Amino acid sequence: MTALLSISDLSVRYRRDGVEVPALKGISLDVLAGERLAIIGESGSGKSTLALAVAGLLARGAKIGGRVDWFLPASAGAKAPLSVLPDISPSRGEIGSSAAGSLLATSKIGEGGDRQLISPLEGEMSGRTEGGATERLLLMPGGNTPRLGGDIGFVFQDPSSSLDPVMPVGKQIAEVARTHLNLSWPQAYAKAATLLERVRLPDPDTALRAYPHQLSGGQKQRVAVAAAIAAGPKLLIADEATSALDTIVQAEIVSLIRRLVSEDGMTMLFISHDIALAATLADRIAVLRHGELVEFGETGQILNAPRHAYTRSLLAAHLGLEAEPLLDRQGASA
Ligand SMILES: Nc1ncnc2c1ncn2[C@@H]1O[C@H](COP(=O)(O)OP(=O)(O)OP(=O)(O)O)[C@@H](O)[C@H]1O
Ligand code: NI
Repeated sequence: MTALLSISDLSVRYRRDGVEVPALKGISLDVLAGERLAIIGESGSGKSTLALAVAGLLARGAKIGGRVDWFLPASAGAKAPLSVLPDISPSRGEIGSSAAGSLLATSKIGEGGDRQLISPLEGEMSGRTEGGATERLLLMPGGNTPRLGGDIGFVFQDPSSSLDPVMPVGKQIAEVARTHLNLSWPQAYAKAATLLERVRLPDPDTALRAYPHQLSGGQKQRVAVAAAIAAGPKLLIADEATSALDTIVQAEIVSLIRRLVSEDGMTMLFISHDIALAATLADRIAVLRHGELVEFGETGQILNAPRHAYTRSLLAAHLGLEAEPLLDRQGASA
């Protein structure tokens, strides 16, 4: 498999109370086109920082070193200089909804003529508020650099914070399709209805007109997934997308994501603190600890022959809780 994106020596430091906090330290890894890659590690290990860096959503003020190179086909990428993403703010205040990000987006034609370089060192992102919803604007200098919402779909932990409470969910999904696929409103609504069917919402036609508060947590997360994939992204990033849900709903959403990723041939970045859950979905697992990549390998190798003591301790902690063999947990049907 070829790489969809390549992360080289990526370092991120946040500034807090005048002190710099290192969140990622020299991470290098390739994300292969079509693979499902899990990023795991305990709270504070830098998982979300890695996901946000890939998506160009890091908080303004974060100091970034290294680079992220994308290898998008020439037909993909931004046609317009701005890409608009409906509010999908992280849920725990890591980046406030009005916070702007800082991202470097430069575009460079490489050897193959289709190499895209996104170097996270300059560039600009801004947020704006409209009727309670925040939109993130990702400024791209042109060329076929990845577009958040278009080339990258992002699902956060808390669906309530990612959906606009005062807009029917059908409109929120349609908006993504309209913006990124240049559809008319009727076409975009038709697409939204199809997506609500694909994420198995009961009675999709009624659900189109529903407001988020009329849906359960699991149903809201299905809507958030529908919005994330509405423009047919190459990469779907799910950052603890099932952590706020109870175990049964969690298994259903994991199965849903697995099915959609496979049906649409998407590449997946699955962020989780739960190695067992990650193992049910991932082809490969990257283990982060204190901002460092301590282990990276095929899921089978990580589970059966972990090389790093920290990975072994994560597995032991899981096995201490439940005696089920990890690889048998393939989850409920979606
Ligand atoms: N916006 C921010 N400003 C300052 N420090 C931050 C910010 N976001 C994250 N950090 C710090 O960076 C480190 C990595 O955080 P990050 O959110 O990436 O970890 P995580 O692995 O996603 O954790 P969790 O499992 O709790 O979501 C932590 O020390 C965290 O406190
Ligand atoms: Ni996180």
